[in-house]
Amino acid sequence: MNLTVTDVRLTPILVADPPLLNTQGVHQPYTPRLIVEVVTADGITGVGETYGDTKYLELARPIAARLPGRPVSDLNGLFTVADEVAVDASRVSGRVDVGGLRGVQTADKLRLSVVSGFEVACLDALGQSLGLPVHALLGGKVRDTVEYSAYLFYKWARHPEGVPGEPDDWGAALDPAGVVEQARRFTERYGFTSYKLKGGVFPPQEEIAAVRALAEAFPGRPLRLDPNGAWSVETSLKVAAELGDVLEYLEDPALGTPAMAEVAARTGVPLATNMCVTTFAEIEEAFTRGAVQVVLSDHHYWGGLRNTQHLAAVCRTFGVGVSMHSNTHLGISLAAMTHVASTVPGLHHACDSHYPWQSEDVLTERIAFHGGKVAVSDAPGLGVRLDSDRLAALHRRWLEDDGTYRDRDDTAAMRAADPAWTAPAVPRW
Ligand SMILES: O=C([O-])C(=O)C[C@H](O)[C@@H](O)C(=O)[O-]
Ligand SMILES: [Mg+2]
Repeated sequence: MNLTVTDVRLTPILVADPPLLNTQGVHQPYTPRLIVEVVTADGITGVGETYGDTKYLELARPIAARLPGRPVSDLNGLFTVADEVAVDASRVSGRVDVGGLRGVQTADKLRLSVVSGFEVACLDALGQSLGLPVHALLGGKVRDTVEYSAYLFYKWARHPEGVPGEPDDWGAALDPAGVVEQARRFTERYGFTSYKLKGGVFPPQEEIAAVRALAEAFPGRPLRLDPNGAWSVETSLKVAAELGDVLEYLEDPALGTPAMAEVAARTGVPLATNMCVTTFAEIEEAFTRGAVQVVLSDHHYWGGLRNTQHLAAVCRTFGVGVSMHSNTHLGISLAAMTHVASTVPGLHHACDSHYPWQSEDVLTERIAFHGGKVAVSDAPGLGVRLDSDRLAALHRRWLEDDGTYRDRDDTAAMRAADPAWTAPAVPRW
């Protein structure tokens, strides 16, 4: 067996995305992703997926160029390689990163996000070479299925007038009845039994009403509300008081560890985050201040599947829960999330996934949810197969784009409907 990397292919693509609303604006009709293929001397190809915006591509290319000649098993070496590549300072804005709403963008976070795509591809190739599933390379699964939650969004029926995009059959959801209808469809189509509503879009009273309507429609089911830090501490506390009896947790009600710590100190409702604990350096302050009770990991920005396991171990040590955050992603990432989630003991909350919103994929077969769960594959590697025609078609869309969609910008997308729109100041309410 020869595990030496002989070739690395990077394919940026644009995938259709419905008009999902968040506090920054609305999703663009197409969103960039990067598909990574790592080929070994034996002709085995491993696949990975990560963010595809220009700043990630700029880093991925020099890292890819350094991989031929190295063994796919050298996962630790990926971090060393990434550290050798300089990050263009102009790419690190010091502002909240809109492609994931995950706190302030730093050079390290950029590097880790790129490494994650290579790490998953290397694990896939290694697993295929050894005849072992990725979960076995991570120490073995402790469950056979991984539960996901329905990720509900306020949503327009279609993208704004004059903006080309792919139609979807979800319809609009702009009030409590629309949100409940969307949740029903999620349940019918995928069997989800827990629900997360992306908030920070409408004044809190309207979002409280939507969560109340969900609680009435789905009594006893776990519910979450995530305004991505759009509320003040006082507003967060008011929402917590009004919804405390039905919420599994409140996700990033206020922005940043100090504000989250203040909210946490004054409510019994657990707080979750994918914004104030987004990298190892942010753990100490947040945990010692009791700012969060659940960390939503995202293997893309934590630097891969093994770093996700490390994060889970730290959370366990501090008695903090762990689950998973999601951004627009395709089946490769869902497979990767499922493998790592299957290895994490004490995963007590259903993971987030945008996958049901993605009508397009690069796999020969879509990954299925049954009863809100994805079965953990025992096939070698990730257990997925790339559809090269689909990949080529989505890459062609990227090549033909004039640059409008190569970098995710929800605020710019909102301006197509409201020319005066700017990213709202925080706290918004
Ligand atoms: O849980 C979260 O904060 C997210 O999923 C962030 C995402 O960017 C989501 O808000 C989105 O895609 O609009
Ligand atoms: Mg969140």
